[in-house]
Amino acid sequence: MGTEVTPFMLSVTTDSRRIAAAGARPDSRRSTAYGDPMVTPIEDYAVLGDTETVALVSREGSIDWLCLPRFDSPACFAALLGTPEHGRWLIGPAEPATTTRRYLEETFILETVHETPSGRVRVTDLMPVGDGRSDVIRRVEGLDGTVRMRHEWVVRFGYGKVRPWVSRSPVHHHDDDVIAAIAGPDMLVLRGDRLPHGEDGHHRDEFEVSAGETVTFTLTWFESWRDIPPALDVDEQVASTRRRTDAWADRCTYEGPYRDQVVRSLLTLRLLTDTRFGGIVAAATTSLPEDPGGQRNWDYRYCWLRDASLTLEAFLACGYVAEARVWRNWLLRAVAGDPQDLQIMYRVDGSRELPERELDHLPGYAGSSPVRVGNDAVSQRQMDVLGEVMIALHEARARGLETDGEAWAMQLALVNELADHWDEPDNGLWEVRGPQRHFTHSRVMVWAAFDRAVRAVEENDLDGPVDRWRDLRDRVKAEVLEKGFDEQRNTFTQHYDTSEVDASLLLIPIVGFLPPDDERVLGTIAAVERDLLSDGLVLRYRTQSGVDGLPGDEHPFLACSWWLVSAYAMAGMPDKAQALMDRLVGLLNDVGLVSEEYDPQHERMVGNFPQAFSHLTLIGAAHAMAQAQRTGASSSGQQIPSGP
Ligand SMILES: OC[C@H]1O[C@H](O[C@H]2O[C@H](CO)[C@@H](O)[C@H](O)[C@H]2O)[C@H](O)[C@@H](O)[C@@H]1O
Repeated sequence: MGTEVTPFMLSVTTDSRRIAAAGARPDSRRSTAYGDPMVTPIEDYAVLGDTETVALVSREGSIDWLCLPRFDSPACFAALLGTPEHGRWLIGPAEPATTTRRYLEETFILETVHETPSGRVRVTDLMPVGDGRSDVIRRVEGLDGTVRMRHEWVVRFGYGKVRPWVSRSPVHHHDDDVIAAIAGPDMLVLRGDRLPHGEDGHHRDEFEVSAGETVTFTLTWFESWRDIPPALDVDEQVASTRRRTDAWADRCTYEGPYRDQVVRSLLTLRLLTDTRFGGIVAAATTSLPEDPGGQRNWDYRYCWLRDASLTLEAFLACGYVAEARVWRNWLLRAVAGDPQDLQIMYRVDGSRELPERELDHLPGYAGSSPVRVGNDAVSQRQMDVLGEVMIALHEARARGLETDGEAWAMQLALVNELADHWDEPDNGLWEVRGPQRHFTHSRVMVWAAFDRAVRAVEENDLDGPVDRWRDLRDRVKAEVLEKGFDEQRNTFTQHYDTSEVDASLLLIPIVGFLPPDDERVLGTIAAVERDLLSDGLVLRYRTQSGVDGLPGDEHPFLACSWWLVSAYAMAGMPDKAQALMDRLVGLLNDVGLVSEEYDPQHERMVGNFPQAFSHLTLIGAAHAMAQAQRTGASSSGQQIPSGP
């Protein structure tokens, strides 16, 4: 199937009408090129990765996003957030083609087949695991007839800003013919059977590939003060990359519905995990807009304790226990120090500084500025975070991860710190930039932190002030039931001073705060259906209430829709669970990937991509459905073990 895009433009008029209809404050969105056929839709991207960074490659064959050497390094290809002038690497057909693609079995080796009137070629793209270097391999094979290919290599370091010094086979390198691009600490070397020609900061070429012919290119990043690394043995790298990822996927113990989507989601979470450090990033990109033309463009290339803990739960639920050990060690290093200094997120190596700034030289995806790097949410208070960490570590112990003195000492210190501040307001899991509140979800997760701490002592014979923790657990639960529940509307509320509902309340049965068939849980599901559904998908909350302190609107947040699937399955509503799950897996792109949000009106993915939160909640929803099928719907009132 070829790429087809329906042109449309988002404009202030359209959105004002929509918001006005919802009785909301005026919108501040600007017109963008969101629907311009020249703009690659987010769902047209596939990813390559070496578990230290990720590249986004479009259907037409353009690598439009690549940060080297790490997820949070400046991009050398940033066309995703600008134009081809901000750097990209295109290898695609020079004439109109019909394109299909897939990952080779359970790997991130991407095979793209372009068919033109004159022939068919296959492009194989991958990033093998490096060792002090990062590589991209691109191999073009002729399948039928002859296809004319277009090659364009434009390197711009510093997120599209820095033109490198480019030389052909630098003097100190005699081994083979290469093009080298250098700027400060970074150097890129392009090797290939047929290197493109340089002109005015661009390298371009056209070449023909006939059936049976192969043309291979490799790109290598390394620290510019080192010698140029040797060329790769491409066949060996393809084979070892394939062996490695297939072997990892083979460890998956999940048996149940939607297995293919679960495995691809696990692989995606694995790709977002830095295997050297153990940190897990929330997504591979920055500033893909939640609200094209609005303000909601954020940098997700960092390790949130919340998103990482939930990722870990997804791994554990599918049998990946060793990953929990690696992440626990990362956590120990990241939070080392005074428990008061706990942050809600860190860099992938565990360092703490990630100041937010705007990159004025980049126009943004589809012209949707600002482009931000760094994330000011780092300094927020989010009271849910320790609850998520404690649940993940509890699950890890339950699934066989040995207890470790250092790790328990760290948990003890953090829970004791929480015990001194447990009743403070916060910014909530949605990281609102409006006033701090007593968010009901945060309070539930404070309960979860004390609950798992108590259970660690009771079930694992660990030491701790368990009477104090029990007392606080009971107090916060009583408080939530009194102040976080609206008797009249029969629903839990977003925070203690509102009657608004929030999708995070769907987690109440998932974390075991109340049984899934409790009347108050069922009432909350009904309120979410009433107030938060947008074309059948779930919004985080009604932005019109102004709670988040941000202008503009947003689209359904896919994780919330997957939470609703879990809530349906656990509460004994299998038909609703199935219908929503089918709709949601239908939103995955052709290679099984998904972003943070979905715009139902324009049928487009929005927000950062691929997004861990979306993939991990897909896994949780499939598990909830599988468990409901195995045990029959939960009408016994028993607590279902927490899951992602
Ligand atoms: O909506 C405002 C906030 O949006 C981002 O946060 C969201 O993404 C995080 C990473 O996946 C997730 O942990 C959080 O729950 C989401 O709300 C952004 O990172 C924030 O800076 C922003 O305030």
